[in-house]
Amino acid sequence: MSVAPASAASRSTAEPLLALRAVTLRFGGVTALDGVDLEVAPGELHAVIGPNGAGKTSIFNCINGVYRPQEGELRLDGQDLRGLRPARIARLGVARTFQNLGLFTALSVVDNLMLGRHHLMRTGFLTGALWVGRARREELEHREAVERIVELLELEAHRHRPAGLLPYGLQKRLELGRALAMEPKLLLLDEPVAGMNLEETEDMARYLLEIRRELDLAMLLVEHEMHLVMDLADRVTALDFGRRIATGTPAEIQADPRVIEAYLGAAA
Ligand SMILES: Nc1ncnc2c1ncn2[C@@H]1O[C@H](COP(=O)(O)OP(=O)(O)OP(=O)(O)O)[C@@H](O)[C@H]1O
Repeated sequence: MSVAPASAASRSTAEPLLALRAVTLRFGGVTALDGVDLEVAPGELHAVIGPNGAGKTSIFNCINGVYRPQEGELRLDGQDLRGLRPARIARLGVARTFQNLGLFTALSVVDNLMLGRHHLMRTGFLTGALWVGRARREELEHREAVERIVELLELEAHRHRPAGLLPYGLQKRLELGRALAMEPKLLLLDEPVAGMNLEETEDMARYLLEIRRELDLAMLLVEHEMHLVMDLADRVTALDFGRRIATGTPAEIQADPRVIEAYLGAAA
């Protein structure tokens, strides 16, 4: 893959959209996150890497309110996220994709995308909204927004197919679309290419770049596939045993001795 990241320098100077300061999360005797700092600038694609158990998924779960860290600060656009419920944090503009797919397999591609917009709807979807006035206008607006995602992710030919019948790569793409349908400010991508073959991985990389070009959102990417991370990310944060060991451009991270020792070296 030869895809050029946007200027990391220009992105990293902006006020952070997401800021974690000294976040510590413990499960009994296990310290999953140990004083982690992390900043994501508006429009930045920031990757988090680290060996198994390093704390990557825990960071996601702290950001979206599923886990409550015992110490530290989490802010989105300056707003304190601590103590907020996951649904509230989603409404503030944080969407995520899952390592294991979270689709409604019996519903069509379009209906899965419509469900992604559920929290933006006033009149409700699948609740028998009356086809009059405002409800009808709102439904049409949501359908148009969904069609833009169908186009962006090239899902036109699959629009009416049940999600469960799509090949795996397309299901992952649809899941990305469902998260985009929420119109997030921050998209958390949990291993978007896990289990994909090379062609599907390259497709996903292309769509992530397209999303960054077309939509005004920041992305936090957890991924084991190092080529993807190094090709796409503006900046990378490396974790080991719940500690942040380095943050920098892909080139800086690849050259960092602590990262090589903790992760890249182990994979080589
Ligand atoms: N709900 C939980 N209860 C107890 N321990 C947990 C829980 N969630 C995570 N942990 C522990 O916290 C540490 C960090 O786990 P986490 O899943 O965040 O790592 P990870 O970097 O995402 O790993 P992987 O790459 O394998 O997904 C691990 O030691 C893990 O066992």
